[in-house]
Amino acid sequence: MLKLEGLLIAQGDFILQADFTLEGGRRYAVIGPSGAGKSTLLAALCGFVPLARGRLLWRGHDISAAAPGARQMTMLFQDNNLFPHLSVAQNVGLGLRPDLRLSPEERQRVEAALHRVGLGAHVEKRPGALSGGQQSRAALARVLVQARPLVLLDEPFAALGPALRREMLELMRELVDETGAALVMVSHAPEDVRHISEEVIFVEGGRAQQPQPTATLMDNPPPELRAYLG
Ligand SMILES: Nc1ncnc2c1ncn2[C@@H]1O[C@H](COP(=O)(O)OP(=O)(O)OP(=O)(O)O)[C@@H](O)[C@H]1O
Repeated sequence: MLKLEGLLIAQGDFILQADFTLEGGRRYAVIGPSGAGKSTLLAALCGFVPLARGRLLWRGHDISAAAPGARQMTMLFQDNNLFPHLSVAQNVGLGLRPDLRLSPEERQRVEAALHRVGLGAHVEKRPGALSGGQQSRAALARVLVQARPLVLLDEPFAALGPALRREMLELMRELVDETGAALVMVSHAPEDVRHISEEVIFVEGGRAQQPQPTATLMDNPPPELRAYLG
């Protein structure tokens, strides 16, 4: 679905290489030491960091120069990217139309998504009036209304406690299953990686490695991964 063809990504002096394909509907975890380039990889996939070399091919089409909004991807950051001055429903509506001029059908989709994530009673509230877990649910509702075929998560829910984080990841997994989306998730928690991902992309030494089946890799890690996992 998304081919990373001979990618070279540069951030200042830092360089990261990647050369593999992400398949539709699969769940990938991105793991590796701090500063290895996990966030940089996701930023390059969704178009926030330009490529120094190589191409990104989306279902065979070159999207290397496409603007972030024109890519068939949703990116969810650690802070949930909620605007404090907008209601929960408006924040979710932004996922459909940046000018918020929603059609009645689009409004219904927003409401259905908020009900799906358990926020039906909170649609008119501002994000500041929600708990941390509820804010994550609002961000997930936006992922749901966008229903793009690739969802990128950069350490989502890291600010939540372990139990709530697991609950949100579980919900995330249900939502991508429902929409048939592929998931690429940066994580520092090996238990989350085992629980959520089917394949693991290990980032280390300036390279994002070819995805490997999660159980195989985590049960029998190569020395660099063993060193990282501790
Ligand atoms: N805007 C930038 N300009 C220059 N260098 C940058 C920039 N952003 C990141 N870097 C460098 O790129 C490298 C990779 O950073 P990145 O944030 O991708 O790592 P990471 O694996 O996500 O780390 P962490 O697990 O700590 O979040 C680091 O050496 C960092 O200092």
